[in-house]
Amino acid sequence: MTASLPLTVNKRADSDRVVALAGNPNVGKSTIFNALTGMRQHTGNWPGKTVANAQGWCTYRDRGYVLVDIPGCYSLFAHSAEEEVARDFLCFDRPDAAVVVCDATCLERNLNLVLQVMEAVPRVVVAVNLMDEARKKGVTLDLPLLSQRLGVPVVGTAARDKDGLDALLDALEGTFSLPPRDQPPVTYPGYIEKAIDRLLPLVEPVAGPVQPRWLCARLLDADRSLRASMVRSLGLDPEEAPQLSEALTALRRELAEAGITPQKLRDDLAAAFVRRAEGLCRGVVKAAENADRRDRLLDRFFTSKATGFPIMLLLLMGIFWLTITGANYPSALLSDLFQRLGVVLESGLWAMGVPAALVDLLINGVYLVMTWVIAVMLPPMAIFFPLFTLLEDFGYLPRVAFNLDRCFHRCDACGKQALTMCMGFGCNAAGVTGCRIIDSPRERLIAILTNNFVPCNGRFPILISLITLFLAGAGALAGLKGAALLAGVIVLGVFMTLLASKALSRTVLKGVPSSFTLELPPYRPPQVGKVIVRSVVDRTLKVLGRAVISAAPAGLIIWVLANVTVGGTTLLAGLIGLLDPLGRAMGMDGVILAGFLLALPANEITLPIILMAYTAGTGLLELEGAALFTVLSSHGWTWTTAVSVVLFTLMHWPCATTLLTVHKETGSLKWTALAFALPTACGMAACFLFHLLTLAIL
Ligand SMILES: Nc1nc2c(ncn2[C@@H]2O[C@H](COP(=O)(O)OP(=O)(O)OP(=O)(O)O)[C@@H](O)[C@H]2O)c(=O)[nH]1
Ligand SMILES: [Mg+2]
Repeated sequence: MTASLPLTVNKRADSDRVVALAGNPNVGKSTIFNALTGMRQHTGNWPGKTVANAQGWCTYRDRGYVLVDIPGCYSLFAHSAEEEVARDFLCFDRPDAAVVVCDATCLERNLNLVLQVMEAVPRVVVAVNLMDEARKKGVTLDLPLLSQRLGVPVVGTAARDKDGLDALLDALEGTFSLPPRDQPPVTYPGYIEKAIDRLLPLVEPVAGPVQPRWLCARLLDADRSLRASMVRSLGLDPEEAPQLSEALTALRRELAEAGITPQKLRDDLAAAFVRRAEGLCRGVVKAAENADRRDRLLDRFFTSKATGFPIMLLLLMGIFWLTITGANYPSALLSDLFQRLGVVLESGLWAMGVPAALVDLLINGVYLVMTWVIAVMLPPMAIFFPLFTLLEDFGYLPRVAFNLDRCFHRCDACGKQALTMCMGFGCNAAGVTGCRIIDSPRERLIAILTNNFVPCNGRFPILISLITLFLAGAGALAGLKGAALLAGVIVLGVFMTLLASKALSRTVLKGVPSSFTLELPPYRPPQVGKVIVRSVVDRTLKVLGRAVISAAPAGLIIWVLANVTVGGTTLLAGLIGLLDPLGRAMGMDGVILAGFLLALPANEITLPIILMAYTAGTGLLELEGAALFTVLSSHGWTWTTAVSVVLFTLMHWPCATTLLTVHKETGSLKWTALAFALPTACGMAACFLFHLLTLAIL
């Protein structure tokens, strides 16, 4: 498993200062980052949203700052890939300063990290964020007292309302006019302090920009990942530097003789921070009693055994119902509009004397497919994404993970997989990257390999179209039936995820599931306006752009395949003929299989390709009204074909982007191949079975 590559910081001017934004997960780092840099890092109400470093720029009082948004972490002792990314950037990549963002509603836990960062970075500013929530919960904080005790500036902020950000920049600027702090933020038990004193003279000459005291303390307990980072940034493996390794060996022997196990050492190192954080908070934090009663009531409703699952299903169906019924009208409107425009365009091209073959290529090969993609995909996405994002912002997704935790655990997988699975609904590539929040390599692999069992937004439009056209029927209840069927498909996807996870942990990825405490973030009223803008701009248009960009060349390829003849048949006909027997055995046909294959670059274009292949040479423009249904049924589609296509859409190989991401995350061709083969095998099996069943019954 590879952590992300070290980030190259791009300064705009030599005098720019590099500032890291550190903090526990879900405290608003990305929100602060976005507000200061004007960028749009994804924020969301769940821990682990950011898994890799991102940088942005801002100017304050004529001074440039490069801000680096690093993944949330609880400590720099680095237990997981994101924590490693965070630690490496803070400790080895020499930022000029760090802003540690804290959650005002649970300051003590956050101070643990503040102290660790203070040990590793010479200039630190503390931003106590979420002050608005603390106020609502009746928590009061004495920030001047905290600042005095810590010896670094402490600023209260409410980043979502852009409150206190100027004061934060002021404080940041201020720290650069003072000499760097040299007082250590914590004192360790005597035996550790003595060991540090002995190591310091050996470490100081080789530490480079790294804080020597921090390095000494970590060396006592260095694991492989830390040593690798030291080799990378300092060119030094402590176990191979002769004097240092001798001193370390001697120290370890002495500690062992004194009965101090590595585990005790580790515990003592960590406990020093916890104790100091406790002391710092005394008198600084005053909490009102019963502050989070509302959240506890909501939690009981959303996560209890009796109501958790039914509510989850109802919400899912509600979202789908709104999406399906809401999208019908604008879809029809758009496709009508595009059709008229196409006629005008085509006659324009004729009038300009463009050759017939080129008109055919432009209109039938490119224009029709692109506008079809837009008309069919835009409306449902413009409804689905904002709704989904609202739930995410409100804090519901972690409750889904909590509900599913037991299911995943029973399959010997990690409960956090429920979260990465939810990310897969947006984009499987993002879901696969998100698996970095899972600490155990075994469980992370399981999550990566099974992520494709939930449909990404590239596949939703196909599912929605086919269910509406072939399976939901007409009439008043069609919308409801469609929503129920779609929810059923999703449930099947989740079920297959669980089944595949179980199969993997019984075979190639054996092991015991690790336990973890899933953090439930507070419920937050979603910011409706921003959610809509974000989900329309970031998600809808991005997906649509990808679809259009990959559909255009696909249209060209299809057109060429359909028009180049070798030995009497077109290339397209040849390919389709080759795939036809397999396609038919799976309840589909050669064209459909060819569509799935050619859509490897982006799932969005499967159905457009199928349409193009069916209509190659005829042109869609002559068709009326429900063109899609007419084309498909005139090529022999019935409801059973639709079911097979739905099954195979849910379960087949991941798109090229996702496969590349799997390869990047696992660094292994073997696992990438399995990520390809696993869903494909399941999909083929499901299609064969369904086809046999229909043969036997119908
Ligand atoms: N009420 C309130 N909400 C905030 C504030 N700052 C951030 N949020 C919300 O808190 C949630 C988490 O914010 P992010 O910026 O994604 O947090 P993060 O620290 O980057 O999280 P990770 O990347 O997961 O570590 C989002 O829903 C934000 O809108 C604030 O000052 N007040
Ligand atoms: Mg973030």
